[in-house]
Amino acid sequence: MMIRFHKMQGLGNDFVIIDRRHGPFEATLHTMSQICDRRFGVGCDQLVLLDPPDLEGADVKVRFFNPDGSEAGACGNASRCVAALVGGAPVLQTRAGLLPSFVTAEGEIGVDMGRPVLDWQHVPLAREMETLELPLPGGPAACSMGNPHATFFDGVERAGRDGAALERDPLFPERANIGCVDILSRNAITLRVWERGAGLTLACGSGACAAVVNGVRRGLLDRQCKVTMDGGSLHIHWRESDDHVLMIGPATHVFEGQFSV
Ligand SMILES: N[C@@H](CCC[C@H](N)C(=O)O)C(=O)O
Repeated sequence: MMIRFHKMQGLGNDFVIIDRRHGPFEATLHTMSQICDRRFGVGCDQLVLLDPPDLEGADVKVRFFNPDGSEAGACGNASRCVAALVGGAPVLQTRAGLLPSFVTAEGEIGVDMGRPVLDWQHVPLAREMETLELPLPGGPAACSMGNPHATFFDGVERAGRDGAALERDPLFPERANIGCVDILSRNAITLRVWERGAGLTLACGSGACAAVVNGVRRGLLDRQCKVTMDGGSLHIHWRESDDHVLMIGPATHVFEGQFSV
């Protein structure tokens, strides 16, 4: 059986997207990991499955899988790619809730990533604590954008150096995405993210949202901030009126193809 897929990328964070609204695709965790593999498969940072929605108000149901087979509740860059692929500014049904998308006058894609979650139980963390400064070297702040993030503000180099160990620190019962920031001004940062289940990527959309939320909570950043990662930049706005985080950036269709199962 041949399975059709789309290869897309947002800031070099790349995805294989399979639209199950057009035909069945049942995959084991092993098959999904193989599709993500850059030598034995198509190659991507996340595999994305699209299904018919089952919630009122949603246009498409989206699920995100890391190369290690784990499922993520949110993926910002893939959300923009799905919005561009489906077209017409769809509302995405994700495990993080309904995420409306929009197109800017400049042709970039925006996604309303919803409200950040700031309490320790729902990040989640292993025990009761203040999420503004965790008891780890570097004292990161934590939040959930539908997936768990810890943000360090002492430089991007930490991501490659300590990311693998920090992802699995016992403080994070569901592991965590590790974002490492250099602050350039109150409206501009550089960010590198060690992604849970994927390792270092060129960009992480939910990580950019988390970095701005945590930077604002620390009093370091304004609510509108340009986040530059190795693959390019996103504009993040943590809107005061309703607490929602808006993420704006590019989404590119690279190619489509098919593989056999
Ligand atoms: N690339 C993503 C995040 C993907 C999921 C993450 N690795 C997790 O397991 O939570 C993004 O752009 O947000």
